[in-house]
Amino acid sequence: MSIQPANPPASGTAPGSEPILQARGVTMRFGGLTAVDGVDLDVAGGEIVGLIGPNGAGKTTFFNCLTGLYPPTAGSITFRGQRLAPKPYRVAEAGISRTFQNIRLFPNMTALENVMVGRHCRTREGLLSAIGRGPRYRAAEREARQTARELLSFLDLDRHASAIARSLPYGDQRKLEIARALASDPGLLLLDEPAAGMNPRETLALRETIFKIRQRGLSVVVIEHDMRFIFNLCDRLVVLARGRKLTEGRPDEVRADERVIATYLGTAPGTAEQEASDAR
Ligand SMILES: Nc1ncnc2c1ncn2[C@@H]1O[C@H](COP(=O)(O)OP(=O)(O)OP(=O)(O)O)[C@@H](O)[C@H]1O
Repeated sequence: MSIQPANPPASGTAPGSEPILQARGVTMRFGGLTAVDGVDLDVAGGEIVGLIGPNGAGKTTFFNCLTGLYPPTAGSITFRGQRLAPKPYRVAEAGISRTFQNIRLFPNMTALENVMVGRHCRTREGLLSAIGRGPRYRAAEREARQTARELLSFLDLDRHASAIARSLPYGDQRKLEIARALASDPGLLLLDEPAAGMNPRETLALRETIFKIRQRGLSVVVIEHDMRFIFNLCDRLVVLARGRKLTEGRPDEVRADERVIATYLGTAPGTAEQEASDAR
C-alpha cells in the first residue's frame, strides 16, 4: 500500500526527479571560523526541504552562499543545470528568491509597491526608458502591478494593497515578504525563519501557504526553529551542526536519529493534529 502525502507536489515535479539545485562542498570561512564546512544539498523540483540545527550552526550563512550574498570560500552551486555566479542579482535572475530572518520590507512604501519592487529583475526596462516613461515602460509597469495584485491575492493580502508596509500586522508583513520574493517568478524559494514571531494560528496558515506555493511548481527550502512546524511541513530535513551536515532524511527518520535528539531536539516535536488544536 502506498501512502499519499497530504499535500502532494505539483504534477511533473515529484521529489526524486532531477534536482533543480545542487550545492557541492559549500564552505564559508570568516577568518579562523569555518561557519559552513563542505555542505552538499540537492533539492528536487516541487520539494520542501527543512534546514535545521542549533544557533550558530551555519544555516543562514549557507543561505547567504546559495543566494550570492557571500561568495563561498569553496564549493559550487548549480541551479537548473547552470553553475551560479556568486552575485545576488544573477542568482535572482536565475530563479532563486529568498526572505530574511529579520523583515526587510520597504517600510514606508505600500504593500503593492513592495511587491512591484520584487518584480524588478524580470522587467527589461533600463534607466532611459524609466526617465522617458515611454509606452514600453508603462507596459512593464502595468504588468508588474498586475503580477503584484495577483500575488497579494494569492497570499490573502489584497485588503492591504494600499496600506503602508510598516502598518501591517507582523504576520502579514512576513507574508508580504514572501509575496515580494515570489514576484521575481522564482523556481526555488528560500525562507529564513518565516514563522518567527507568529502565533499558532498564523503558523498553521503559513504552512498552508507554503503548500500552495509548492502547488505552483516551486521548490522551497526553509530554515526554522519551530520544530513542530518544520516537521509537519517538510518532505525532507537536513540537520546542520557546527557548519557540517549532521544528517538528512525524511522527518520520521530525523526525528528518530539519536544524534539529532542529543544535539538539537531534546524531545520529539508534536504532531500536525496538536498544531491544529493549538491554533484553534
Ligand atoms: N559575516 C560574518 N562574519 C563573521 N562571522 C559570521 C558572519 N556571519 C555568521 N558568522 C558566524 O558564523 C556562524 C554561523 O552563523 P549563522 O548565522 O549562519 O548560524 P545559524 O545556524 O543561522 O544560526 P541562528 O539559528 O542563530 O540564526 C556563527 O558562529 C556566526 O557568528
